[in-house]
Amino acid sequence: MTDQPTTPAATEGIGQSVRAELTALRQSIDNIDAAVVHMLAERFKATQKVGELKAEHRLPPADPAREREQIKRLRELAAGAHLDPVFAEKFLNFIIAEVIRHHEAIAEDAAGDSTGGSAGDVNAG
Ligand SMILES: C=C(O[C@@H]1C=C(C(=O)O)C=C[C@H]1O)C(=O)O
Repeated sequence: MTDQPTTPAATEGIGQSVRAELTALRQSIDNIDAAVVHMLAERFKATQKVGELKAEHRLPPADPAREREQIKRLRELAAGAHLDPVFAEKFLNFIIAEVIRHHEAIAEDAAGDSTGGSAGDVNAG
């Protein structure tokens, strides 16, 4: 490994009490980030099952009416929590777009499986 010049920490040169406060706040941020990851993992487990149900019953991957309801609800929750509703909407749309991508992939897989399959099918079992 070659010796790289080390970048000084952004917090170098601050007083001890400021450093302690920063550390405490960052511990809280770390806990929140962990909770967000766990909550997203649970949400994706549920949406995966929804995708499977939709594929099984030939329902479309996206449900715009449901999305509109959720966006309205999340914007209201955000406003009540002093979180920017525009940000809340962008965040939800970002997640929903990923979910729809998953649902499309599940539907494609299911369609492939139901056409009789071939030697090349990886999911043929
Ligand atoms: C999860 C669903 O599928 C899609 C994804 C949604 C979501 O991530 O919240 C909402 C609506 C659908 O476009 C659903 O229909 O409930």
